[in-house]
Amino acid sequence: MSAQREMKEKNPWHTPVTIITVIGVIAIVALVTVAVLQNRPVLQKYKYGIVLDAGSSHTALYIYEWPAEKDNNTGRAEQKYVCKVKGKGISSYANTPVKAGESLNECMQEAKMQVPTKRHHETPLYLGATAGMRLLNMENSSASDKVFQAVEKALQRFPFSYQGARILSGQEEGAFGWVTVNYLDDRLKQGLETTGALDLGGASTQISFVSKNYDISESPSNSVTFRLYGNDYNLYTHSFLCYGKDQVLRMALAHQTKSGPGTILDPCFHPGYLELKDYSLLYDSPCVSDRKPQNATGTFNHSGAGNFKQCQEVVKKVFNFTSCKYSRCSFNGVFQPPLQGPFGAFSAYYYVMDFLKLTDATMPLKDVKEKLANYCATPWNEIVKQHPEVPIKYLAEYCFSGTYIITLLTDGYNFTSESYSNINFIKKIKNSDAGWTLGYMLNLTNMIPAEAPDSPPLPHAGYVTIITISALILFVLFILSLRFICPSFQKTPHIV
Ligand SMILES: O=P(O)(O)OP(=O)(O)OP(=O)(O)OC[C@H]1O[C@@H](n2cnc3c(O)ncnc32)[C@H](O)[C@@H]1O
Ligand SMILES: [Ca+2]
Repeated sequence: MSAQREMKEKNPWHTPVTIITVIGVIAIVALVTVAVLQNRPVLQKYKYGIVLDAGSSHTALYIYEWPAEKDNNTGRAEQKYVCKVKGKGISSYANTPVKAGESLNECMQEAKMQVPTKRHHETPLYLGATAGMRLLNMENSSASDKVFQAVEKALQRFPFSYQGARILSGQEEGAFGWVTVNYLDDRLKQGLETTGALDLGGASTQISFVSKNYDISESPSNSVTFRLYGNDYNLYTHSFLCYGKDQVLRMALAHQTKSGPGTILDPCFHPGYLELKDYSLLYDSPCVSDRKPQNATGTFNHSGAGNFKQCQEVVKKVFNFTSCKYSRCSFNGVFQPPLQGPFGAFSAYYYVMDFLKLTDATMPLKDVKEKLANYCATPWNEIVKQHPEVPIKYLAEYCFSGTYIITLLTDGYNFTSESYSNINFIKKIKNSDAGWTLGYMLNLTNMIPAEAPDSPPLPHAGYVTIITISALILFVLFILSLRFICPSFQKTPHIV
């Protein structure tokens, strides 16, 4: 027995130093291995979604991508690519529907190149049409059906997972624009105060915001409720058909030509501007067709006077402020709760205000109006000389469009000199365009959960840091233990 004990005591593997050394080394190797494995760069795989925005003035194709392993709602979808379809919007092909389909081919070919081939068949493809097709559908529903058939046929030829083409309601257009803005700003996931969305298209305009004082029962048709990431939102939204900037221009011109004169002196166009315009083209829209004067045939001279104040008076005539059956209205008898919080204003709000250099949110409303008045008063030949790179059609209309934007925001939506500074004119948020398309795709792919996803207790970086620090502490303790707990370690070991 005593010989056995002696052997055990002499066995170098049974000394405390060896045991501590072995345990320490194993612990450190394990910790470092875990940290390194967790930290190794993983090859990121992406999933894709394609949305075609068939607007009244043009069509754009957007490709979104998001990390494949995170589609359980933790990775953010972002815009990877945008393709502007050449030519006008699909509603302009009412008489030649096949061409509406053909117009999409070039961008669709591009999409084939942009999305990795092995993802093609699982990539959803949506087409949403807005106010141009709403108007065509009102005017001539069989023509609008034919345009959709042609578009559908063209899209189905591509290897993506085609999910349909349809007209969005104004409510959807407004609500999905709001979802996009707040999703990209990470406001939804974090339950932060939301940003309102202002979208100005060619044929309609949308306003969407959360107002805490909003009584949902007052106008149910303006209310959209969402539960996103565990938070409830009661969104006010309204889309004004015919209040996009192209249709409002028609309405303003219709108002000025209602007595059928041969020449109109338009305060919304620059002094010296003169164009011969066609009555039948001007009145070729359900927004104005009922106002066509009997004697309005042939052409009229459209000449500019360049007067901001008078232009505002003309623009105000397109709004009806007289009747409101609710506690408060914007215009045309449409309910609107009190404005609240910051707003993002995109699409034509941005194009126009960016051109006019009026996007600076710190610029007081009074200065914005003054600059606009000076711009409108500038002679047309000077404007053309100053901006040789800008298409003439856009250039001619910036005075009108800027005046419409200011009038819509202040007289229409009731922004004041103070609340005007809450409006940010934006094009993109973190590289993705502001607009309804991303919100539409997120909704149809169920990428925003109603409840907040279970998140790991620590973010990855925090996890790796803690592992590394623990390893270091363990290592230091290990050295100390060798020195203090086992003083023999300080002596040179004698191996006999
Ligand atoms: O929403 P809907 O009403 O269907 O229309 P849309 O989707 O086609 O409308 P956009 O936002 O694309 O454009 C709005 C308007 O701005 C015009 N537009 C586009 N780019 C512009 C630019 O650089 N400068 C001035 N106007 C521009 C365009 O012709 C439209 O009249
Ligand atoms: Ca649009």
